[in-house]
Amino acid sequence: MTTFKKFLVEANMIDGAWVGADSGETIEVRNPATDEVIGTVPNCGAGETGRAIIAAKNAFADFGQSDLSQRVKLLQDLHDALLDNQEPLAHLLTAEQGKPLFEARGEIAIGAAYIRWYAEEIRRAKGEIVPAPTNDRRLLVTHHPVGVVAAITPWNFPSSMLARKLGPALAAGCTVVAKPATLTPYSALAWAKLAEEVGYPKGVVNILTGSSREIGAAIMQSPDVRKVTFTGSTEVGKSLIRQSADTVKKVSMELGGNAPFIVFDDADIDAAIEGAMIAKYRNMGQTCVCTNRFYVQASIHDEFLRRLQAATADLNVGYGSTEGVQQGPLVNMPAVEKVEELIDDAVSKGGKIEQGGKRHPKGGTFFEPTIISGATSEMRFATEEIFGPLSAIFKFEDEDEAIDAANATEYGLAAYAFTKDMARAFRLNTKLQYGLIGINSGLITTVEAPFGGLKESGLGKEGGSQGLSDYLDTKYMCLAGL
Ligand SMILES: NC(=O)C1=CN([C@@H]2O[C@H](COP(=O)(O)OP(=O)(O)OC[C@H]3O[C@@H](n4cnc5c(N)ncnc54)[C@H](OP(=O)(O)O)[C@@H]3O)[C@@H](O)[C@H]2O)C=CC1
Ligand SMILES: O=C(O)CCCC(=O)O
Repeated sequence: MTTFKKFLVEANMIDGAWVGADSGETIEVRNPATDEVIGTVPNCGAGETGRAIIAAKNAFADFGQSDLSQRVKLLQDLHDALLDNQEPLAHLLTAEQGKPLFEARGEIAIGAAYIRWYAEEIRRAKGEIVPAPTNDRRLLVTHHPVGVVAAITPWNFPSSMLARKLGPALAAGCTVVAKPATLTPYSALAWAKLAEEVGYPKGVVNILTGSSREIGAAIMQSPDVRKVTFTGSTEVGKSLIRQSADTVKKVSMELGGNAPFIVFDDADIDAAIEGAMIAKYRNMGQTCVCTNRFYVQASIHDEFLRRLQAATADLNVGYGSTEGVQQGPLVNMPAVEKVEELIDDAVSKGGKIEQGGKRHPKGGTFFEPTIISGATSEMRFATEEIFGPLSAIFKFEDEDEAIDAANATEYGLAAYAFTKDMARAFRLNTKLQYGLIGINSGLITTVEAPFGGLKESGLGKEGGSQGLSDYLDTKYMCLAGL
């Protein structure tokens, strides 16, 4: 059995030192599958956050000016260290978050891939020499690290969401103060340990656990923090955007979603079912790009429903740490209660439970993968993010109706469609108001592409070349008198 003991770090990293909270207070971290206490982490607040910000500011004086080759080498070493420790890191992730091991391994691998991507991409972060209006001058456009970056990350991808923020920040020469979700702090603290091992200078990577209100407020009030990058709920994201105004920080916001998954009658149904299972049930439905609403064209509705029901019934629910398990527990009891509320609401409005529908016999926060047919726009999940293993099936007649229904939400993160008609695919690209569009695929996240939402799903991109630009300030210099 793989042990993750080496990475179970019960202290915070501030200015190159492993420390506890000033108050000595700690917070228990529990395994959502068993409710057992895995360990504790410091309950830090404003004071420790202020010191972390000063450490990051001081470290930026050198790191922000460091050689590109040094930053690339550190990132390459960090990438290698992640992959060398993929097994213990994956087991740690499953223990604190609950997801099946195969998904946890994938998350460590994609986290490492983001680090490698930015080690490559920073070498191409070119400036410009712009044609000047007169011959006596030259106009230069150059890029520079923004400075101290604060990263606030969620519990659903405790490792890869940090990777998407640390990678471009460290590549650019920024220094970081990170605050992981209280439910899943250990994967982030493991990143601090790896950063220390590969030789990041003190103060470059600081990671704090504790009160989100206190840490969040200290970050947002500090004029020294020049950028905040956040992944989490739309509600908290909006509050951070408001708070950022006082010191005019750059913000990147990766917020909630309400993904439509449209199956047209010309679709390859095998591919649509495979895509549906990934897009709906990955991480037990707890990703911001998970399908919230299935729209199925009337003529294939019954066949799609029958096959989705069979595939859903086959899912292996159990402890994520057991090989072969496909669905772990939900992250906590409020998540279970939310799914129950949405099911009750749908049933009270005429929805039919086709599969599952209740807590799983395993107990705790395990929930049966569920399907509800006869979904309508009056049901809460038409407009609310489910964040759980519940498939809501709507029926539609034609393309325009499907597109209008898909866009009828304030969210705009991911949308999926299955069709063999490539002209339709281009129409969907134009008309769907979403930042990420998967045609004939239920899994589209990749380091090479810009991930991010439209409308109230967020601001900025993570991944792709666009994911680096948010960490760079652009300066223009006019050299005159030539
Ligand atoms: N886009 C996505 O991927 C995610 C979406 N969600 C959505 O949000 C719902 C609620 O999940 P939840 O975990 O409560 O999400 P939150 O938005 O509350 O948490 C995300 C991160 O923000 C931190 N945070 C919370 N409040 C503040 C604050 N006032 N200032 C600064 N940081 C703060 C949290 O810290 P702490 O853990 O200490 O509270 C955590 O690190 C989910 O059911 C889902 O719908 C949730 C997670 C990810
Ligand atoms: O849920 C999120 O916030 C990110 C999803 C990343 C992925 O698709 O792997």
